[in-house]
Amino acid sequence: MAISVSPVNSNKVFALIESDSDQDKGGLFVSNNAGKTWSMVSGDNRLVQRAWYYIEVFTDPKDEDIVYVLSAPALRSEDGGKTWKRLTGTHGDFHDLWINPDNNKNMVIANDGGAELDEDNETKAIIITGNGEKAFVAGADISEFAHFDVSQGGELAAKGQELLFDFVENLSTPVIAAVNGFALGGGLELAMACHFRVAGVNAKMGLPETTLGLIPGYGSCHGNDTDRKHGDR
Ligand SMILES: C[C@H](O)CC(=O)SCCNC(=O)CCNC(=O)[C@H](O)C(C)(C)COP(=O)(O)OP(=O)(O)OC[C@H]1O[C@@H](n2cnc3c(N)ncnc32)[C@H](O)[C@@H]1OP(=O)(O)O
Repeated sequence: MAISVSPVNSNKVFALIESDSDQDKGGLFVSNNAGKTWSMVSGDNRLVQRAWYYIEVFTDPKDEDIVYVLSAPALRSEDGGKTWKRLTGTHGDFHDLWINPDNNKNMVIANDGGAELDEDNETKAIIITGNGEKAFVAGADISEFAHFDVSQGGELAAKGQELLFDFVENLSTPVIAAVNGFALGGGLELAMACHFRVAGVNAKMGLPETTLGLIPGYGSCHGNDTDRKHGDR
């Protein structure tokens, strides 16, 4: 069983209850009078499908009709538990959820692949493209690091990988690279870090830094590139 009291309306209590699997009477129940009387609001089997392992219910800090259930999938209801949408994520088996009490679009959800931070669950996809028709991204400005020594170069590569490329790759919101022109060096690697790539007819991709004796630094020469081929168009 899992219980959650709405922070918006303390008379509203949700209870997620497993039942004897033969009778299939489990599901989500709600009380609007602080537990005096209860009614079933959903018998959707997804809500209690892994009850033998764990089930969690969370009420939204700003809206008493938004409810989350974690029971292998992560599910979200905006109508008090009547209907449910599945949340996407970097891995299955969602185990815990923290919702920012001051901003219900800011949450951290933990699944078997780790934790991820979603700023806005209204954003369904992110498209990265270049301004104009010449370049998607022409790559790093060599002049910015031509004078770096080995350790500075190594630090730039490590920081850049973490702050941008890993961040994009691990976003649970799908990121689409709309390649409209040159995608060179770090620009091509940014497209590769996205979940999907759509190349325009004028798309030109390459790693020209190799002509400067530079090893491409952001993932094009390492990492599981086969994963990135998924969804190319
Ligand atoms: C970390 C990564 O693994 C490593 C990297 O990303 S290394 C960098 C890889 N990228 C490159 O080598 C691309 C270098 N640029 C080019 O080859 C050519 O500029 C291009 C093919 C993109 C376009 O050529 P072209 O149409 O002739 O325009 P061009 O006059 O060269 O450049 C237009 C403007 O963009 C700028 N620009 C081009 N590429 C740039 C880059 N990578 N960084 C900063 N500015 C760049 C030029 O300096 C020029 O600026 P200006 O108008 O102020 O003079």
